[in-house]
Amino acid sequence: MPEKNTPTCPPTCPTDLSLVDSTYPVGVPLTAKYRQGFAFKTINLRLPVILTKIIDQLSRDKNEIGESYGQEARDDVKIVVGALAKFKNEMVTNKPIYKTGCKIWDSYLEQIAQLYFEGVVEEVKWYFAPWLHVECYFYKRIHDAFYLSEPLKSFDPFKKQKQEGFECSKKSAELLAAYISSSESSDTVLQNLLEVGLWGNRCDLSLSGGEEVSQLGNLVDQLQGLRNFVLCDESASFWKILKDAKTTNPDNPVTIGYVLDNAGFELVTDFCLADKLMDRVDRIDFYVKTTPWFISDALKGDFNWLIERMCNCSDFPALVTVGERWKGYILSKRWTVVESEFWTYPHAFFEMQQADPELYSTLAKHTHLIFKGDLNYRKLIGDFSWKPDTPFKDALRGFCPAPLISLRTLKADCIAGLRKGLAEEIESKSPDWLVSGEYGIMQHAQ
Ligand SMILES: O=P(O)(O)OC[C@@]1(O)O[C@H](CO)[C@@H](O)[C@@H]1O
Ligand SMILES: [Mn+2]
Repeated sequence: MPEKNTPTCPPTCPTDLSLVDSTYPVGVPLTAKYRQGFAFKTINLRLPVILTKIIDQLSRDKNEIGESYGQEARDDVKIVVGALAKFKNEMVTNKPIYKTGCKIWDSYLEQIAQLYFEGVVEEVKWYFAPWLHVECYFYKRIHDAFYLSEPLKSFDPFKKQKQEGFECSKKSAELLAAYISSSESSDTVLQNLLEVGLWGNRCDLSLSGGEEVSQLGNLVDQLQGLRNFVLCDESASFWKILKDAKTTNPDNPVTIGYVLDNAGFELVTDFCLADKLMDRVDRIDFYVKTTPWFISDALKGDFNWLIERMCNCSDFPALVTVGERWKGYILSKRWTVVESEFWTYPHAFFEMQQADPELYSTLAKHTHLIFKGDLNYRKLIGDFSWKPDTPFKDALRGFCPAPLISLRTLKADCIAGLRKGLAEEIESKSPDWLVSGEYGIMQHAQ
């Protein structure tokens, strides 16, 4: 890792290859170059821990892996562990971000080199490349290590944690299930569930390095107290669009594109919101990732596992009832799961229209979009150090295939769309407000 150094040219100068002992200046892509930023902490501390845990767990579980995937898989664990250990060394010694042989990634890398490193690909290194790119690349390389082994090609090293995340939050999930089963779809109940969905994003596994995070108590009862922590609530525009949808376009089905984030308890909160939304919409398409991502992100397998698991929770009758109803929505295709590789690309969303025009036009057909979670928010605003009072719409840089709302608890140090002065106010009473997960936003654009 390069020595701490005084910058010799302005901090926005991308070819100034030394770390800086400050946080990001305004108007740059977040990078680990700035030691006081969360990007530095992530690359320096959090990612190596995540990787070490995967390596340890694989070594511990190799017999179990052999039993489930066969002897060849058990033998291949060594190959995967070797690849991961080599990869960890690249990261901690600030080696270049190497090409992967995958066209979309390699050309994105070249683009980064063009934009920030005078075209020199070898200069794009862990601590200087845009954080969003680096952190996505981290999960891509983990996946590539498993891909070396035929029987472990689609192994999900985070599956156990995701499932435990649900198991240890079943009581809270049951209370939510009981709440939606015993209440009308009134405006108040819907608003509560939107907020439940927001706060469901508070505890993801990536932030805790994969440690179990259980949700305690009744989230609905906690909403009143949590309202002081919502820094921006533009949910009224979301409800208005849904209300007007049938009159504006009587011939079109009313549909929601629900871009999911985490599996486990957060997914239960998403399903509870979706359940009550069914009184107002014709169909909900849930967008999921295709490979294990940011530890807790939902894959199609996690989606199906959760509903099936709920239906088997005989000690939790409300979970069984709603689980059965959700199975029905899937069977009747009023709920669908859509997989797309774009969500595991390094691109910010303003680049979607060019990188994946098909996905962009699919999203554009929805009446409304819901983007869940912190990573989706980072991609919405391009993981860029905007002035916090930059209008959300401006920070989207033209990305708005359909009206959209972002439900996000703040776990990374970038934000836009706050009223003037609010960032300073919160900063003075809670210095780690941007990354603690304590605060949330519900921001809307159309
Ligand atoms: O998208 P999510 O699940 O809400 O959060 C993912 C996350 O934990 O990972 C990143 C740091 O590693 C942060 O952007 C964010 O806090
Ligand atoms: Mn996530």
